[in-house]
Amino acid sequence: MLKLHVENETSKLEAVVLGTAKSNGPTPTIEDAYDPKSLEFIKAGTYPVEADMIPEMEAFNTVFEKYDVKVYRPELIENCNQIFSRDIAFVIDDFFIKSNILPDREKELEAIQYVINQIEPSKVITPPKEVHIEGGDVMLWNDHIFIGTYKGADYPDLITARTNMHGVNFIKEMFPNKIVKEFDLSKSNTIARDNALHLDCCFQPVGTSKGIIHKEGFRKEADYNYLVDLFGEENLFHITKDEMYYMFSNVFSISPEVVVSEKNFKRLNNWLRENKFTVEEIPYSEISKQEGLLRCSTMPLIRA
Ligand SMILES: NC(=[NH2+])NCCC[C@H](N)C(=O)O
Repeated sequence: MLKLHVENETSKLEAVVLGTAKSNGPTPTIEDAYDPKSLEFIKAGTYPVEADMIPEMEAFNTVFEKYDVKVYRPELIENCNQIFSRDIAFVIDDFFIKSNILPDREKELEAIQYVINQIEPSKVITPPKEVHIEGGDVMLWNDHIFIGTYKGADYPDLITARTNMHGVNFIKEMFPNKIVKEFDLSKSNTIARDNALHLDCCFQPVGTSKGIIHKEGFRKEADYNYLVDLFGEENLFHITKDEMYYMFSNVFSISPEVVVSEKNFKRLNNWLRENKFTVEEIPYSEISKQEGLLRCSTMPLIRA
């Protein structure tokens, strides 16, 4: 039996699902794109290819091996993009909660059924239909659960809005002892620099008290201020629109001291090192063209 345990974003990682770029399928058509950054590269004819993405994910896997993390990979579904494991389900405490994900991505869950089979069945939760929620929007911070959502009336028109208020309320009801705080995120179906696809595209904690944040990713200043008050201005590394686009906030913590980051994120990686973090740099710029990065490619199962 797999005994799940995750209460925050940074405690020592012991077991994780890491996606795969194998048999990731042909370049989607413009109509099939479900985020603006992929759309941009499809239009430009430079959408990333499997042969370039596989080594990036293997570099990530090698870092996990170095730190003795148990890694589960999804079973292969032919011609299916299975890179972003984060979104298909998520762990809160010892519960495994299946996401109600975009219909385009539903079959990705079947590929980790062999992992789900190792979890005590009463701990595996399927939310009701009206709940939309994806793991990229759910972030654990000890007594807090942060959730990215979109509150605009045009929610149904935005394929980039993935978590609704039913999702937020579902988590609130399930975890009455946690402080569940939702954040109304900026969305755009067409302009990647204006789109915070998930909460982890504009914010993520690192270490025990710091965080990376893009102010404009939040539709309401009060939501941004909530995080400034909680973490303290001096503990937040502010990123620009371009840096959000490159996905600076989507690095991944293996422990409170060790962060896996993209090798071109010079300004961020310097800040991390100045703040005494060990930075494990890997190449991930091809995968980033699909509007996801390191956090998105992982689903932590056990953190100490
Ligand atoms: N947690 C994340 N930010 N995941 C990114 C997923 C990217 C993927 N192209 C999608 O639109 O679904």
